[in-house]
Amino acid sequence: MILGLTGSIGMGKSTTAQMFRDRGIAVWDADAVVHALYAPGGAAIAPVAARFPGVRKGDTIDRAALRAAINAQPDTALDDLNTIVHPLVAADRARWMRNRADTLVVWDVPLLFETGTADACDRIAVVTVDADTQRARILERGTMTPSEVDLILSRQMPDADKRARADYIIETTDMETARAAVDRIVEELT
Ligand SMILES: CC(C)(COP(=O)(O)OP(=O)(O)OC[C@H]1O[C@@H](n2cnc3c(N)ncnc32)[C@H](O)[C@@H]1O)[C@@H](O)C(=O)NCCC(=O)NCCS
Ligand SMILES: Nc1ncnc2c1ncn2[C@@H]1O[C@H](COP(=O)(O)OP(=O)(O)OP(=O)(O)O)[C@@H](O)[C@H]1O
Repeated sequence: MILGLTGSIGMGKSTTAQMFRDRGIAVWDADAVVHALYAPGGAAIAPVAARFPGVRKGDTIDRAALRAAINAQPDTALDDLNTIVHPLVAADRARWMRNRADTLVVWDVPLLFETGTADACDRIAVVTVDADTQRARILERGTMTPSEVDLILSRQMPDADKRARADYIIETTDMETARAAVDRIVEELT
């Protein structure tokens, strides 16, 4: 059983994924794969640096520089980046799935619907919170400017559309509510 876990930026996806891990469920994490692809030895470094000159810092991709490059070319940059990165992410997922005997695994993927990955999942859980809380959480991290947040949001399926496609909705208003929802899902699927 593959449970796809998704949600728009800042909705609490990583925190919720950890709740599945705490219950012994294996989680494949797309954002973590991207981090590895940009770290020393990562397969995305050369092609990303070729498309975005100046974002390479030593043996790594500098995410702040990459964010700035994306914001400087809002119409084309993210599509080009997706074209480079998404096949590498999909290949990692296929490797991770090989020889797996778990009753339930979770795929933690921010762009689950946008990339078509949802089609390969048996069930889908969407994490959600109201838009004001979402924005406050993102800006609190201090890594993105409001205009960078707007650009990312414009490239994601709206939260309401995601919720409409979900088998489970996990409200991340507080930790207890989210934990209770995760408990119910794990109980039902294992
Ligand atoms: C845009 C980048 C530089 C921002 O890096 P940063 O460290 O600030 O944020 P982080 O990687 O933690 O992503 C935060 C959130 O932004 C959103 N997001 C990231 N990339 C994308 C994208 N290509 N399209 C839409 N939303 C995105 C997701 O909700 C994600 O959870 C980085 O996310 C990136 O290189 N993205 C391209 C690869 C990708 O599509 N990753 C998403 C998972 S496959
Ligand atoms: N259930 C919850 N209750 C209260 N706060 C939460 C909950 N889940 C997440 N948060 C808070 O919301 C913020 C964003 O959470 P998290 O990093 O898990 O989101 P995310 O969706 O993975 O973000 P991104 O898409 O940007 O990677 C964090 O500050 C986190 O502490």
